[in-house]
Amino acid sequence: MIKENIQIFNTSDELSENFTKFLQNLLSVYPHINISLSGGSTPKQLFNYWSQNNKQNLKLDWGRISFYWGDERCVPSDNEMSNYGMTEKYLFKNIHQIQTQNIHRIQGENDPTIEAQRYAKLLNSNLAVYKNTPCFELILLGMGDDGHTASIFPDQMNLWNSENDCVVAKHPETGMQRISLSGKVINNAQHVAFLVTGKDKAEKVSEIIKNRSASETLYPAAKVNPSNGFLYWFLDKESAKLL
Ligand SMILES: O=C1O[C@H](COP(=O)(O)O)[C@@H](O)[C@H](O)[C@H]1O
Repeated sequence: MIKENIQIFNTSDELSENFTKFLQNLLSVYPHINISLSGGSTPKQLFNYWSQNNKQNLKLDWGRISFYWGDERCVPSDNEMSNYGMTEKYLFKNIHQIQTQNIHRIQGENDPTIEAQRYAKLLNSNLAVYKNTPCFELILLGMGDDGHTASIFPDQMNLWNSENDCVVAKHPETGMQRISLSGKVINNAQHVAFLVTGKDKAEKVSEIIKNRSASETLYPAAKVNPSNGFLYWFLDKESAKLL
């Protein structure tokens, strides 16, 4: 049985504001939070919101948050496709309280297979390990229009079930290589939050939430079901319009 919570907001700013409250609550419970970030459009809006509001009333204790990534494109960090690069531009450059030693990027410029192994090793040494698998306090996920999440795409469902903590995936159209957390790490987290905005996501959001068991064979995003944790959906009204 999935422990799932669905919240729908009028605007992306409202979504960001409520996700921030959620993170503040987690920070009142955990002494330190290891958060895995995603790339994509919705986190960009969240990072902008944080950057604009940091001086006022964000109340996020940045020193108690360590940043990791759920996936990365195999490009150098200054390439515009880099998930780390996007975060640096929209978040880290603007918030000086975030310390470099708390940022643990996937090195997209390195050999993908070797980098996937290195990152898995890093996660196992920095995070709590539960059931032989690194355990994030919080994983933030996006969902593509095709139902992919992190960098596990519908045509590579086998990667979701990998025994490895990190896998090398390939974008189905461009063939670009990516490094991603596997399903066992995602579903081992204590809290997993999907942040989804925009009308293009509405169909998959509705299919997955309304008919999870049928969707599980089709979409990696439908396989997100933290075995000992909680799943949260932060949706805007466009992405939730078919619910
Ligand atoms: O390629 C990616 O896409 C997904 C979804 O991004 P969005 O722009 O459609 O919100 C994202 O979660 C993933 O991290 C990213 O690499």
